[in-house]
Amino acid sequence: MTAQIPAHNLSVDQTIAAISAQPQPRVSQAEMEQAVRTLLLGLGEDPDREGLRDTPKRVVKALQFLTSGYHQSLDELLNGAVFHEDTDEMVLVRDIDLFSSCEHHILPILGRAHIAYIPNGKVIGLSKIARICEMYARRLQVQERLTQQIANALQGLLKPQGVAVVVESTHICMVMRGVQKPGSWTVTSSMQGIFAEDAKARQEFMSLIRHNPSFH
Ligand SMILES: Nc1nc2c(ncn2[C@@H]2O[C@H](COP(=O)(O)OP(=O)(O)OP(=O)(O)O)[C@@H](O)[C@H]2O)c(=O)[nH]1
Ligand SMILES: [Zn+2]
Repeated sequence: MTAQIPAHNLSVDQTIAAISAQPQPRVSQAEMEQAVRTLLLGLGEDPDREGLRDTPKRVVKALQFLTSGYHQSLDELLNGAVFHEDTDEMVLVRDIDLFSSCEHHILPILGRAHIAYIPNGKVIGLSKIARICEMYARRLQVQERLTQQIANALQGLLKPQGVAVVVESTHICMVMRGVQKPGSWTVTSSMQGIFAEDAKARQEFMSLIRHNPSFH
């Protein structure tokens, strides 16, 4: 959606429309299950043995859940929870659990997100920040795009003074296969508005997400 029009130039309605665009499935459930059956055969397995008999159905169902973010509507998700509020202090929701799927291997990306904005007359229901994060996580992703999409959505919806998003995660495709580096973390960020322009605002955000909460 950001290819032609920068997110900060989109109206709220345009943002919702862009974010809610739903790709239509072009193949049937049966064809998808058949494809999983073929994969099992290719792996040298017997898809008719008891333990695997329902696996194609389960795999398709699991993948559909893990990509259900394509079919979510931001409008429904928001449920009207954008409120006029006269505050210009930073709002930060940190340590949001994040489970996504890498688009190169369809393997999990596991991590957390820290999302902040500085309002400009409007605030959003706090849970909706985590829901926006989930909506984008439940798609085939690269971490950079996921981070950017979360930031763009908040920017488009609230037109705040600034948005900051940091995603820290581990890619199972780098842990269990390929380069096999358990313990590696990938950190991506998207800084918009005041967070991009003002080092002090950015530093405040960074120090708040580094600080260990005392209620753990
Ligand atoms: N930038 C970026 N790269 C990712 C992400 N998830 C996976 N990748 C990388 O995508 C690349 C795909 O590289 P390829 O050489 O085509 O695939 P591959 O042979 O499976 O690569 P290896 O993982 O190095 O074995 C790998 O370097 C992955 O680590 C992501 O979220 N962002
Ligand atoms: Zn991968």
